[in-house]
Amino acid sequence: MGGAMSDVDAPAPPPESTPERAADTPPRLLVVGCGGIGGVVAAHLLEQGHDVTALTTNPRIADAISINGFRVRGDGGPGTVHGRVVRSLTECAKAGGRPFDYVLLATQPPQVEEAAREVLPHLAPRGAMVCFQNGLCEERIGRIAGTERTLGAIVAWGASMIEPGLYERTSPGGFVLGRHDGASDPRMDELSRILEAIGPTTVTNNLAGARWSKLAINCAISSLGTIAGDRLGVLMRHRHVRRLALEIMTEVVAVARASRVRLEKVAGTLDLDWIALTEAERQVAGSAGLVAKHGLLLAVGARFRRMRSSMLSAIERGRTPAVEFLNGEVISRGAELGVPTPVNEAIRDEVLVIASGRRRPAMANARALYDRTRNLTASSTIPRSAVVTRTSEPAVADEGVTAVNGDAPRDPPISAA
Ligand SMILES: NC(=O)C1=CN([C@@H]2O[C@H](COP(=O)(O)OP(=O)(O)OC[C@H]3O[C@@H](n4cnc5c(N)ncnc54)[C@H](OP(=O)(O)O)[C@@H]3O)[C@@H](O)[C@H]2O)C=CC1
Ligand SMILES: CC(C)(CO)C(=O)C(=O)O
Repeated sequence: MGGAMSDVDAPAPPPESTPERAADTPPRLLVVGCGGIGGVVAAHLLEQGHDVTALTTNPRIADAISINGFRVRGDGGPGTVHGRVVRSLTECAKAGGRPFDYVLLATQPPQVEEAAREVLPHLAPRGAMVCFQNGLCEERIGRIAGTERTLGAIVAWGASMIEPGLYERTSPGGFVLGRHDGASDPRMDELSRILEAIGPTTVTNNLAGARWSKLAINCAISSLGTIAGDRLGVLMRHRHVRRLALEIMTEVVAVARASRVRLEKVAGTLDLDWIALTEAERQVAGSAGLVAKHGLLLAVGARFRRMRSSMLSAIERGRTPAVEFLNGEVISRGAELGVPTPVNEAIRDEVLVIASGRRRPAMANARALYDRTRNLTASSTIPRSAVVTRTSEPAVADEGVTAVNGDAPRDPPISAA
């Protein structure tokens, strides 16, 4: 994972003499990867009339889009949109034209560094690579393209590819943009206006805080979705899945705190500091705080019920799962900082068993994992500095979502994943 910077990785800073793109010249956009997220993004941007090229290395997806266009179903989708799709940038280079101002990286995390290296020669000197990946990929892409040519875009919505070129947007939501170094950057304002076509987009100077909150969600939801093989709505109806999710997120929050990250609410609404279990909640069943947290997850499951793990989709296509960039990243950083992460370790191992084909995704896997990890959580102690001791109200925006069964004492409001 990660690795030291090599000569190959050394970023080439833009030469000072390179002219800015003229203000009246529209940006050229490259979408790299036409799976769930890349397909929906490309379709929306094309519909808005942007200059978009879509790159996919998957010939079945390329053929389907060339023939039938990007076909998008679900929340506010643009329907069917036709546009340029290429399998390599060599054909673009031969056709001439300006380099790309924004390269929207929409591959899974295990492929993103290779993809970035391949497209780097086609990035305008003052252009930017944009990371859509869950996990902490800006650090990796910054080593390839340079920190000042790398932007993070947290995707706070879901999408799946049902068949090549056919996309389902599985939830509403938008983006949070930021730079790994926290710097402000006028390109984020331009990019924010462009991405508004897909969903509400905000800019943060605390990308790390927002990334770690989203990482906590993915370590729970994407990994449990892979293990159990079902959509979020079904997952969250099971008390033992919710408990696993809470334990996973608690460990991630502990590692984030030990890393001195100030957690941000995801898309301004979901407060991971509140969700993390207190030491008392971890040890004793049935407290008011614990019940409220179950209620919140029920509400999240109800609102985002169609979300499906992109890691599961990648495994189904025979790809390496992103688990080392999610739970694996937390485990290795936790080990460096002395924060135990036994539940994330068990989850990571189970995802790897499923990816190897030795077990099929099934709800029974989650139940077995819950039984196996109960003793682990009772015996593992998170260092005091990383433990949540307060009990506060959930700071979430009110959209009046109703919990799906009687487990919750009230209906905690929620508006984003
Ligand atoms: N799906 C979701 O709901 C969400 C996803 N994300 C993040 O967005 C990113 C994309 O997710 P998603 O669209 O679901 O992933 P998918 O696996 O559906 O799509 C990724 C696509 O990228 C292709 N690809 C791989 N390498 C390259 C390359 N070098 N050049 C061009 N294309 C390449 C893959 O090809 P092949 O088909 O051959 O594997 C695949 O089609 C992920 O990193 C994920 O973390 C974030 C939030 C939500
Ligand atoms: C949409 C969500 C949260 C679903 O698990 C996701 O981000 C992913 O799987 O990549």
